[in-house]
Amino acid sequence: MKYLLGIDIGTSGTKTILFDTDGNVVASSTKEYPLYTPQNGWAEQDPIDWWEATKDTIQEVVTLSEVENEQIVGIGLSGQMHGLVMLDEKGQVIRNAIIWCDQRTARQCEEINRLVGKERHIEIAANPPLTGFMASKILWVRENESENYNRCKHMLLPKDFIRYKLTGIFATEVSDASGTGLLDVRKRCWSDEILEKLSIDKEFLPKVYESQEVTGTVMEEVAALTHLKAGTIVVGGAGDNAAAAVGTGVVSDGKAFVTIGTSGVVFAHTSQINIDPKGGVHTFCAAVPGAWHVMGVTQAAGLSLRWLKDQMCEEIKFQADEKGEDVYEIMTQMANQSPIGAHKLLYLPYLNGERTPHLDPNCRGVFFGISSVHTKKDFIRAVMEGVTYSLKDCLGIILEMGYSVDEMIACGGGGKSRFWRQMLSDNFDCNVQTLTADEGPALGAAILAGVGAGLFSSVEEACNKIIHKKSQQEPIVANTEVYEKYYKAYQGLYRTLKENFKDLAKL
Ligand SMILES: Nc1ncnc2c1ncn2[C@@H]1O[C@H](COP(=O)(O)OP(=O)(O)O)[C@@H](O)[C@H]1O
Ligand SMILES: O=C(CO)[C@@H](O)[C@H](O)COP(=O)(O)O
Repeated sequence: MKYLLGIDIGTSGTKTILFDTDGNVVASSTKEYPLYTPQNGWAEQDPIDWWEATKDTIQEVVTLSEVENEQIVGIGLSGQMHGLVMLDEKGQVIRNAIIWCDQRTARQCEEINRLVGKERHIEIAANPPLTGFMASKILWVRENESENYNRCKHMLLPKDFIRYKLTGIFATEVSDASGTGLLDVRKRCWSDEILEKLSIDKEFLPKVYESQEVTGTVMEEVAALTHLKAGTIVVGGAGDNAAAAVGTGVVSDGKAFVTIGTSGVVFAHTSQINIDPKGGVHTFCAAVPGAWHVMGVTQAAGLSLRWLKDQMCEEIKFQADEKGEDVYEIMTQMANQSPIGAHKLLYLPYLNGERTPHLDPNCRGVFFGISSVHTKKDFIRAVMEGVTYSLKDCLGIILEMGYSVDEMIACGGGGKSRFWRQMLSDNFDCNVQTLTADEGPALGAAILAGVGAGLFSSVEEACNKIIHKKSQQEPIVANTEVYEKYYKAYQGLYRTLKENFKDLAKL
């Protein structure tokens, strides 16, 4: 029997899962770590926390599974995108990683547009320079932490730092590299033109592979730490959403998924490169050779519910711990006791600015319409509805680009919630499905490892064998009609407050 290991370096934690070659979960382990916000709009994590969590979860999974380590024939990596990890000449971490939801680099994005040219940048990188992407973070460190910048010899994305720790190899792959703002997305290689115009030495960056290609093997010293077998192959893997696409079978035209992780994403596969001229949705290389995807991103999707839980639901967390229940399940049950519209309480989920559709690093979260009638149930529901409206914004742009979406697969932590899936279906006005294997990014990474290990002839062949529908929820017309009214009020609220957000940012 052969097995595949999928490792997802998420924002809330690292999930390591051992799968058999039918995509069944043999063993899994998750370890959470903190997200640091040293200033308003800043977001950092310690790459060593990712590595400690990876080591611990691999060891736990290999031990729990009781399989012989030589039966694990491949490892695939998935991870939060865009983060900047800086290593010195000895491979030591220089500073915390500035991660995808950090908003400090708006000025550096303007500088990139000046140096590269706004239209030229989108033509090459298929996206405008965004505060979430790696390129502007590099410029920020160069301008504000010159000592750190001068010590830097390697710049890696989060999952590629874990690859380096596993294999000693500096490598990345096209889907994640697409989110740096330094890749020529059409040609699927680093853009010499952008690097030259930004005066970034290409030597800092790792070699680019396709997602299913073997990039290295597990080192002896790591094998001893993790119970893996030295020499086990590690493939390119994919950014979390491109990996989730493989893990949900969204690998051909006409297929789409929605995920509610820390961030929220609406994602559609495309066999032809297709760029949103306004940059409201991203166009990245897919984890399928010769293909791409378009995706809209809500910065604080699951993060909004996690923030509400952490800051205002201590008693619910205590209750959940007492009863051994999932705190998010209890919060969902409470939301379900509030009506659509949460008694006219609206929430803008812009805790970390917003990418799709506004590309606005200054906007922030808003509860609007608070009255003495409101309870915590209404606040929980308002958060879930606000996140759903933001994902509806993402879908709207993708539909405007000419994609048709009749059904959507739901994944991510929020996708586990039947209540939230129904809210998505009602607002998207389309069927929302779940799959028998619901570990999106980790399964996708494992499938890519299976292709790299020669177990499958292609990603498509693997998905046809492994990915199966489990459930489907259809839109409830009466709900759709009511939500539409609140969605219009939600959209109007941002338009009204846009200038106020700018003024607030200047205080
Ligand atoms: N049962 C649930 N019901 C609703 N939301 C949930 C549930 N479980 C997790 N979540 C949401 O999903 C988020 C984590 O999603 P996940 O995909 O695991 O995160 P990431 O990949 O960003 O690390 C949590 O912050 C929480 O908001
Ligand atoms: O920024 C993006 C995609 O552009 C996010 O998808 C991050 O990659 C974080 O993912 P999660 O931790 O929310 O899964």
